[in-house]
Order: sequence, then C-alpha cells, then structure tokens
Amino acid sequence: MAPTLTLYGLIAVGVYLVSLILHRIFGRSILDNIDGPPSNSILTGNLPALFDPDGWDFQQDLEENYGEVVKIRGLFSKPQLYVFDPVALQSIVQQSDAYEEDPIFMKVYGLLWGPGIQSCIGADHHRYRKFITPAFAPGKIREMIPLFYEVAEKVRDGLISPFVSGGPSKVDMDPAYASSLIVAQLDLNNIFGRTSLEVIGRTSIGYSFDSMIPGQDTRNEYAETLKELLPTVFKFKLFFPFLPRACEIGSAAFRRFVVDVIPSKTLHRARDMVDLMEPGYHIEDDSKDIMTLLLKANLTAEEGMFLTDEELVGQTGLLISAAMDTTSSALDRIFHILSLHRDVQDKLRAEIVEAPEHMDYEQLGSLPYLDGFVREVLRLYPPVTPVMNREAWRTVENTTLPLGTPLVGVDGQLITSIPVPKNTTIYIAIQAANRNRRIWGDDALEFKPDRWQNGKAGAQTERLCGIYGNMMTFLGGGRSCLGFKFALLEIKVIMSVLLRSFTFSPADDSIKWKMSGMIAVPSVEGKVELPLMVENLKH
Ligand code: HEM
Repeated sequence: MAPTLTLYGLIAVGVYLVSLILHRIFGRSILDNIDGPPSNSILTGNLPALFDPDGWDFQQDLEENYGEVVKIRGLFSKPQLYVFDPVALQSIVQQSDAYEEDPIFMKVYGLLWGPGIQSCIGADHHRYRKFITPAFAPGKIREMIPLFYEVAEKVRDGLISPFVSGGPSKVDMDPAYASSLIVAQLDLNNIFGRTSLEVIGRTSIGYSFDSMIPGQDTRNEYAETLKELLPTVFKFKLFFPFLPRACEIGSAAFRRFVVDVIPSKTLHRARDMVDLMEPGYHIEDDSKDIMTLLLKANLTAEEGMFLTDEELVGQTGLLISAAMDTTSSALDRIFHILSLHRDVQDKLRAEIVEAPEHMDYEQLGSLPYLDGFVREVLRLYPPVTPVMNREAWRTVENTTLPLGTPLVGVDGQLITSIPVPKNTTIYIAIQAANRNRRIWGDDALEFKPDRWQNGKAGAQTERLCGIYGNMMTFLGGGRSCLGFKFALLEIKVIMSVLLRSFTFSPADDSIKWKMSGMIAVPSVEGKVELPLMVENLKH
C-alpha cells in the first residue's frame, strides 16, 4: 500500500512539474514582448550563465544588446527582468509597498544569521533600520576613524615585516637594489580580508579577530569560516527557490537528519560552518562599538521598537558579513588597479603625502584626487556583483514599471511602461547602471578618475537613485547600504597609510575577477588571491 501511495505521489509531482514547464514554454506571459537573450535550458533558463563565476560576458551582452530592461529566463523558464533603466530603478527601490527583497534570499540570510536587518521585510525591516541607522551617523563614524588608523598601521607594519625578516611570504630581492630597495610578492586578498574583518570586529563588537601581528597569519576559525560561508552556500543557489517550503517540512531535528544523510560534502561543509557561527564570538570591550550603541539604544527604545537578544546577536553577524566581503573586495580592486596604473598611483601618493598623516573626517573627504579615484573604482567595478534580487510581491497583484527610455518590443512597437505580474524576479543591474553610456557618456567603460570633480562626474543630466555618487554601488531607497560612509572612510584611511609606505605593481600571475556568491573576487588559476609586487619605500 505505502509504496503505491509513494508512487502516485511521485507521479503527481512529476505531472505538476511537466505541466508547469509546458505552461511556461507554451503559455503566454505579459512579459513576452520584452526582448532578451534566448534561454539556455528549459529547466534553469539563463540562470547558470547569469550566476556563472565568469558570467561577465553574459552580463555585458545583456547590457549592450537589448534595452535598459531585459527579459531573461529563470527556473522552469519563468520570465525575469534585468533592469538598469534609471526611472525603473527609482520606482523599484523607492516603492517598498510594490517591490521587496526576494524572500528566498531573506530565508538564506535568516538561516545563516538569525533574525536581522537583511533577513526581513516590511515593518520588521523598518524597525531594524530605524534602530541601527543612528549607529552610522557621521558623528559616530567620526569617532571610529582613530581605530581605522590603528588597524591600517598594523597592516602596514605587517607588510613591512616580510621585508625585514623574511616572513611567511615569497620574498623576491632585486639584486640591483638589494641594499636599498626590497620587493616582495604578497597576497593582498589575504591581507585585506584580515583587515576588513578586524575593522568591523573592533567597531561592531569591540572584538579583535586578528592581532595583525607583523608576519603572523593569525586568522581565527570564525574568520576563516565567515569568508568561505557565502561562496559555499551559493553553490546551492539553484535550490534556493525551494528553501522557504523546505524549511517548513517536519521538525528542525528532522531537517537536520535530512541534511546529514544527503551525501554531499559541500552541504556538510555548509552545515558545519553554520554550526561554528552559532555560538558567535566573545565580546571583550564595551566602549564605543556599534553593539554597545545598540544595547544602550535598546534600554531607552519606545514600546515595540527594541530588539530581543536573539535579534541583537543576529544583527551583529549580519553586520559583520555585510561589511567584510564587500570592503575587502573594494580594497582588492583598488590595489589591483593601482598596480596597473602607476601614473595614477604616483599622483595619489603625491596628494596623500602633502596631507596630514592622520586625517579627520573632513580632511579624508577633501582630497580631490583620492575622492575621484575611489568613486571611479566603485562606479566601474561595484563589489556587489551586478545582480541583486528583488521581487514584485504580494501587496499588489500586478504592478507597472515606468521607463525613462522606451523599449522596442519584440513586436517592433515602442513600450513606455511594463506591466509586471506579481512574483516576478527583478535583478537590479548595479554594474550596468554604473556603466550606462547614456548617463556616463561614450567613455563610460573607461577608467577615468579625472572625470570626477567635486563629487560629480561631468555634466550628467540623468540621475540614478543611488545614495552615493549618482551610482548604484550602495543601492538607494529604503534598503540602501547603511555602512557606505563607514566603508569609504575605512578605504581612504587604508589607502593613505599604505600608499605613504609602499608602491604596488603587477606580479607575474594573471589575475582574473570572478563572481563568488554575490561578490567580485580576484583569483589566480581558480584560487582566490591577489598577488602583487609590493615595494617598501621606507626601507
Ligand atoms: C564597499 C563596501 C560596501 C558595499 C559595496 C556595500 C553594498 C551594499 C549593498 C548593494 C547593499 C544592499 C543589499 C540588498 O539590498 O540586499 C548593502 C546593504 C547593507 N550594507 Fe553595505 N556595502 C558595503 C560596506 C558595508 C559596511 C562597511 C557596512 C557596515 C559597517 C555595511 C552595512 C550594510 C547593511 C546593514 C545593509 C543592509 C541595509 C538594509 O537592508 O536596510 N555595508 N550594502
């Protein structure tokens, strides 16, 4: 009896899936008239190409060969939209009642960290955001600058150590200059991963993950795991859509049993990582860190606004994760570009050495070339890779996406707005928006720090709704990055300290940028690393 029932059950599921696929392929969709690339597979659509670690060419094809809203195919060929039209973007990020963060990603974040700002929508998100925003006010970030310098100077000392003592890195003496100049090949990805974790650890929970002792690679297990966590979890991205339902099947113990018996090393690695993150970290100091600010704010929060202990802990894990990989990716890209453009590097160094050794909030913002350089890198190479998920969701059955530039439909007619059915996945194409020729000019794809004057790039007439520099790097609207000023100051402090002491040039290895999870990372022969030649100027 039981096997027959199981068989009928399986047949029913099979029939449902086949009818779903047939409906998707042969049924009509209101989005049929939007142009886009052919689907690569009935089952997975264009998703493998979109999420491929080397998917830059596919993204470029979307950016250059269709309109500013492109139709792609998702699971079971469901139509999805890849959007970089500025008016459409504004409508998406600002109409929080019509569009919300994809519930699937919310679920993933919630499973990894517990309740927190990136794992919820609606009123809960509003409550978290209102609660956390004051911790990132300019006055609070100003107080963190000495700590940024403290960490940056430890990094500098750490970089000097292999030069003086041999250290753990490959040391390559230039015989002609051996007595005066010393050059070493160092993996800056490792160094910036440690740096950004140390900065966010110290500022968010007053905890030092890494003593940054010169010459010692002392990253702890939590730090190592954190770095690997999202890339590992993202290996299962095609299964994400099933997560919300899967999490409702049986008890937690049963779901754990299922994970244990599935014969997948990667899944077991992800399970072990989440276990390790569970106990969290130990708070050593309670002075000015963000956690202390949140705890204090909790004491005086009005009814319904305070956070539970579980929420506070979840929040901190999310903050560390939001800050670490993004800032480390930005630093990697910055130093890779510096190594490739020696003239730019020299010009920056000249500006920096003229400035005070320890700059305050205003001074860090007032070096024009440094400011233009950072803006240009973050425009052309946003660390969060071009796709961010949002979904037209339940409050309205269907919604309408307004367009700044009309599209030519598949039927050859002009389209001035797009009716979007409920539950349509929309990708905010951050990089495509940042490189849109209509906004940035014909040289949009060129790296030109000089295009920036007083925080503005040329005579732009078209606005993007991003919170920083008319670009989408930190998003805009009610889910924009809360830590963007923090990140910019951290980056500028680290650049100013390191450029005073070192020059950076390419090593022999060829560096390729990959998409890892949602973050761009440098890699050499498949391994995440950024080998650069570093020359000590203060020998
Ligand atoms: C260059 C570095 C960074 C980049 C490019 C970046 C980018 C972003 C982006 C694109 C989002 C929107 C994500 C979404 O909608 O799911 C975001 C959200 C967020 N970021 Fe950042 N970020 C950076 C650094 C930081 C730092 C240093 C912190 C904290 C110290 C931080 C805290 C947050 C938080 C809390 C959110 C969630 C906001 C919300 O959901 O309301 N970020 N970030």
